[in-house]
Amino acid sequence: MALQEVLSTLVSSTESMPNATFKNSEGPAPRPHHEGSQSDLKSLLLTLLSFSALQDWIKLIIIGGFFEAARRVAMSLYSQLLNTFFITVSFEEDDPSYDWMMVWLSKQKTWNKARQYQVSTKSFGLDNLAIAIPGDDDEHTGNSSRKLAYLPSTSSSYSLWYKRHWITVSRQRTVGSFTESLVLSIFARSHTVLNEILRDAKQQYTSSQEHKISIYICDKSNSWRLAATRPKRPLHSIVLEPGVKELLVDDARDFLDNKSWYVDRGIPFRRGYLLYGAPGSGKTSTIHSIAGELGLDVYIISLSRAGLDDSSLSELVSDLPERCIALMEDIDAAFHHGINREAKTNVGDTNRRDFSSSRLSLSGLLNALDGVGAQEGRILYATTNKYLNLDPALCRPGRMDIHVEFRLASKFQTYELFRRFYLPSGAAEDIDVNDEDEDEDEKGSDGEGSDSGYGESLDGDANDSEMSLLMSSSDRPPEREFSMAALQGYLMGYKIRPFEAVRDILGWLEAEKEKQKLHQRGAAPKSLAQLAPVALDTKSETHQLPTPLTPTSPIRRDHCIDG
Ligand SMILES: Nc1ncnc2c1ncn2[C@@H]1O[C@H](COP(=O)(O)OP(=O)(O)OP(=O)(O)O)[C@@H](O)[C@H]1O
Repeated sequence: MALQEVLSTLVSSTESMPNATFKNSEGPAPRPHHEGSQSDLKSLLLTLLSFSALQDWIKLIIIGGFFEAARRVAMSLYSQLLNTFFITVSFEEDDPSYDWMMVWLSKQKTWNKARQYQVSTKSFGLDNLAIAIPGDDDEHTGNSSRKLAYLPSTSSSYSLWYKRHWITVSRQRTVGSFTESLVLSIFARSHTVLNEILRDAKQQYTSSQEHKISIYICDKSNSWRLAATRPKRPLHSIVLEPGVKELLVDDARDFLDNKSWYVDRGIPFRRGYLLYGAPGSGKTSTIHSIAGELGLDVYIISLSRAGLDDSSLSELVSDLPERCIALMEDIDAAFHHGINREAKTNVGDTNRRDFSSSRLSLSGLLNALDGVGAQEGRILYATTNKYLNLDPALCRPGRMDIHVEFRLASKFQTYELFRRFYLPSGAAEDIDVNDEDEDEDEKGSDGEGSDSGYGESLDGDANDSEMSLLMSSSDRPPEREFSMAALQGYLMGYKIRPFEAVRDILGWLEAEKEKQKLHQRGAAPKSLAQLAPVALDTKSETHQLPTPLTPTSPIRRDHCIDG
């Protein structure tokens, strides 16, 4: 209306304007076009700035301002109202609580009635049975490789009831971000119901995680992301020299239980283990098994990741949770010439190695391990096949407190691997490798009770004593010549044929040695190398390593916990 008034004023004032300027004594003459438009503009401005138009402007501003203020007041009243009666909570996609809530939501009956939802096969870090649509045929059998779940779709908002509280749910994607957040508004005044929901969600999630460990890796934005969950590997399935596993587990457990001891003495509450030695000797498997035993999640720090530099490594390490296992595999791999200050470089900087993809320096790594930003409470495991290439600063106590060498399979390990491979399922876990006498009794009873697995269908009913007899023969693989991984690979071809496995082992040994010779000469044909797992001969490397483990003194302990 006001605008119309202004326009009409404009038109009328233009019409009523004296046109003396354009008249001369000889009567009206045609005005040049540019003169006309100039005067039109001038008159327009005059009209707009005239007192009557100004009044209209003011009216316009006041009315507009009033409506805007009213809108803002209404919005603020609405949000105050929401805040008074609703608790609004959001869960970011990259946070573990988002996974808990998604699993919790997928189990709510509300989704059966929803008219719009998203169907997902994502398991949110759980085993596939953790989320499933009701009536799914494979829900209880576990036959399906993937399960389906109803989840809130991003385009809608939903409402559901939880313990007589009304809840609205929506998934929102932040503009300019790849991640989304889940927003819950709960009609409640106290936080009790929110706490109950969070407890429920976490409990549901962790109970299905009981027999699993979570593996985290870092994503492109340098934050930790759940990559996978794996079933816990029982410690008894790792065959090391007697006492080594137990010492590692006890030391880590002792560390975790004695935070105050460290604090009282001003010692940084961190523990580092360096597992080094032959490839395929069980370093990684041992770490995963210990993580399961201690109930810790594993955070993999890949030092050779493209783009990783000192500051991003330090950021990653400081973002680790307090109780966890940080795993640096092949710690020498980030530096092409090995982590060693003495190694020569072209650029003359002894602290920086050839880093075509990773821009990490040794000092950056050392700072990340025990600098001011380093996380307290974490257990670090580092593995390497090239122990001698490591810089002494990296291996010193405080950074790597315990060093354990993993060697090629000993006779004891070979025997144990064979024995465990062919024992009936379930029997192996009750075996104490240090107590051979007990094994005899346990084997008998457990073997009978076993209801599945290969143990039942062993050819010729191989039992423990028969296996001992077979393995004590001269056919047994020689000491420290083959890795446990190679032996395991061989046995995989004889899953239910222990006698044949023992019978054929001599031939396999010969073939492997032949392959190794070819390999050493650099003439191993590709197809041959791919035929069977190659037993890697690291003799040349291991003979340089420090004194190997013995059953009596398996670990070189540079720092020990007394508390
Ligand atoms: N001591 C062992 N006891 C039982 N299984 C073993 C042992 N060592 C190796 N294995 C088996 O061999 C395979 C490879 O083992 P693993 O990856 O732990 O070796 P690794 O020492 O970490 O090798 P790499 O140095 O090449 O990374 C696994 O499947 C594991 O089950």
